[in-house]
Amino acid sequence: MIGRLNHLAIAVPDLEAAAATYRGVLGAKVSEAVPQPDHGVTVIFVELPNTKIELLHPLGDNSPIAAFLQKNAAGGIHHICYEVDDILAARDTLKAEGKRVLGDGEPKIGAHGKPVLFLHPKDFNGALVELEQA
Ligand SMILES: CC[C@H](C(=O)O)C(=O)SCCNC(=O)CCNC(=O)[C@H](O)C(C)(C)COP(=O)(O)OP(=O)(O)OC[C@H]1O[C@@H](n2cnc3c(N)ncnc32)[C@H](O)[C@@H]1OP(=O)(O)O
Ligand SMILES: [Co+2]
Repeated sequence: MIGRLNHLAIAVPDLEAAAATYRGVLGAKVSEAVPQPDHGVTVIFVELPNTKIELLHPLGDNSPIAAFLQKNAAGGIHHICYEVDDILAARDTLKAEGKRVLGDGEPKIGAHGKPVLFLHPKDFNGALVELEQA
């Protein structure tokens, strides 16, 4: 089912400061900040040779990452995103196996313009998992 690692996401208290660190001392190629109101975050992508780092900051009043940042004031690794060939088939298989799909279970369009879903961290060894349609 799961394929490539699409990205690893880090929730950060200061998006531009985090971007400056990756662009500066770490010498990475870093995107501009892109608001994603449907997801309650603003994102910046750090391009790596073999994957991407997604820097996340809350956007709006009901951000799903607000509580995470309250608990982790300096920031922290937030989720891991795997690619799947068929996100609806993956969802149905996971649900049949008793894994919790977050939200209403319908994929939303993510930062790369592809459908994404999230799986409850408690079902995946404490790691919040995002699936993105390859
Ligand atoms: C533009 C889209 C972009 C993309 O890549 O395309 C994105 O990635 S958008 C990313 C932001 N969106 C989401 O994260 C959506 C899915 N997340 C959620 O629905 C929530 O964050 C949720 C339900 C995972 C947690 O929400 P919240 O923290 O408000 O709930 P609780 O405090 O009740 O937490 C429940 C339980 O889970 C633990 N937890 C929370 N977040 C994480 C995490 N990131 N990794 C691991 N564990 C997490 C939390 O500590 C609670 O555990 P407990 O032992 O009960 O304290
Ligand atoms: Co993501």
